[in-house]
Amino acid sequence: MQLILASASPRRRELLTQAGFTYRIHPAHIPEDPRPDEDPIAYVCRLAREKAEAVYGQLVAAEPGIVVLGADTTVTVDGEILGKPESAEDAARMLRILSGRTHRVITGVSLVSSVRTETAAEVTAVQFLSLSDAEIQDYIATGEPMDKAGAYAIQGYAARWIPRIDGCYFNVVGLPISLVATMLEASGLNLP
Ligand SMILES: Cc1cn([C@H]2C[C@H](O)[C@@H](COP(=O)(O)OP(=O)(O)OP(=O)(O)O)O2)c(=O)[nH]c1=O
Repeated sequence: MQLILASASPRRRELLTQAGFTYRIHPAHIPEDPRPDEDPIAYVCRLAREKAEAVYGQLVAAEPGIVVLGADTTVTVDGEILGKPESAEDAARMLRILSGRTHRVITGVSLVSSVRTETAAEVTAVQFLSLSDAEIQDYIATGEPMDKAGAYAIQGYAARWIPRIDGCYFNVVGLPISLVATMLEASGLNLP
């Protein structure tokens, strides 16, 4: 059975490789906008499923046996969804919201095959120290926030502001690998 990762994210690729899965990459390109009143868990589950379904639809005629994995990560606080920042100002706005408090990082994952579509979400609580305006500006100048949900990378410089998390670390980086492995094993995919 061939596993396809419907993602352009280098982090997802690294985590799937680290966990011992063999796969091919076929990124999905779908619009990423929350619907009015869509809650964050429903939002990431819908996007993960849409990414996996889009790639499955493109490849299934030639390769009926494929299993496609899609994922989407977002940051949420007070019911607000913080996706990838659109500009440096947007990144600063997000980092000011996260400063000095705990937020949730949610990743939706979806597996699509001829047998079934299965979608689930993992939630991790992340505590942030207070950031000064100067720290926020210096951080944005590194470029690290721009392609990350919530405008930070726990695996990067932002590690210095995160004293504790509650939940799966890999979920914050973009792929809750233990949850994904459980789902993949149920589809018959295991260590090589
Ligand atoms: C919070 C956080 C997010 N991120 C990343 C994970 C995701 O790659 C990104 C959120 O964007 P996503 O839209 O989930 O993923 P993507 O656009 O990078 O890739 P694709 O849609 O092709 O699968 O933010 C980190 O790398 N570190 C962090 O600490």
